[in-house]
Amino acid sequence: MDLLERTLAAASKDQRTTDDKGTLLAGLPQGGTLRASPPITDDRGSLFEVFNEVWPGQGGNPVRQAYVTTMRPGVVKGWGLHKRHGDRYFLLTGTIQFLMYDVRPDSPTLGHLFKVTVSEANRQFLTIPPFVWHADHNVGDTEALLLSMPTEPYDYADPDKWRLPLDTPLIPHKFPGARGY
Ligand SMILES: Cc1cn([C@H]2C[C@H](O)[C@@H](COP(=O)(O)OP(=O)(O)O[C@H]3O[C@@H](C)C(=O)[C@@H](O)[C@H]3O)O2)c(=O)[nH]c1=O
Repeated sequence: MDLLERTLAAASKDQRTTDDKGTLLAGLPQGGTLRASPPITDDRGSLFEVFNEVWPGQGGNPVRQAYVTTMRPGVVKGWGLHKRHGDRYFLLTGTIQFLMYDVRPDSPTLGHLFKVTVSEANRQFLTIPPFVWHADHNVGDTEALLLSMPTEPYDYADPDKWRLPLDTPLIPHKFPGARGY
């Protein structure tokens, strides 16, 4: 076998990752949604749609609370899981890789790990269903600002949040050198 055949035999072939409109075809946990929010630009500036309850998968879940979280470069927030609410994220600035690990016994994507990277150059609206472990990793070199609009308002007395350490052996992903919790 010559060098070409030997190297190709060891190579992996890229699979399709976007549709012909450039929309990410990133896999998602069942029930998650990802919607591109391209800039609507005119001579005055741009407009980015953040949320509209008529979008697919949003029916009946109006925004009842919104907050912004920031992540310094290299920081990871997570692993987090919510039982009573889903997360709805819109990236404002920076570059974040969202990791999701589905542990729902009846889900067709049970045991699957998903990674979706979003940046200011390609803003997306992402929804993560309850009972899906997730972590937000700032893979950029600037502070990231993330707008969150959970499907339920924050319960100060009984936060709907469970945590696993970033180095848990229970989730097949490592964050070498990352800081956070
Ligand atoms: C979400 C939230 C938190 N807090 C408080 C709780 C805590 O003292 C501080 C930081 O909260 P958190 O540690 O939950 O913030 P943070 O680690 O940024 O949490 C985020 O992480 C990612 C992975 C997620 O899953 C998100 O849902 C969100 O929980 O802010 C509020 O006062 N109001 C709120 O609405």
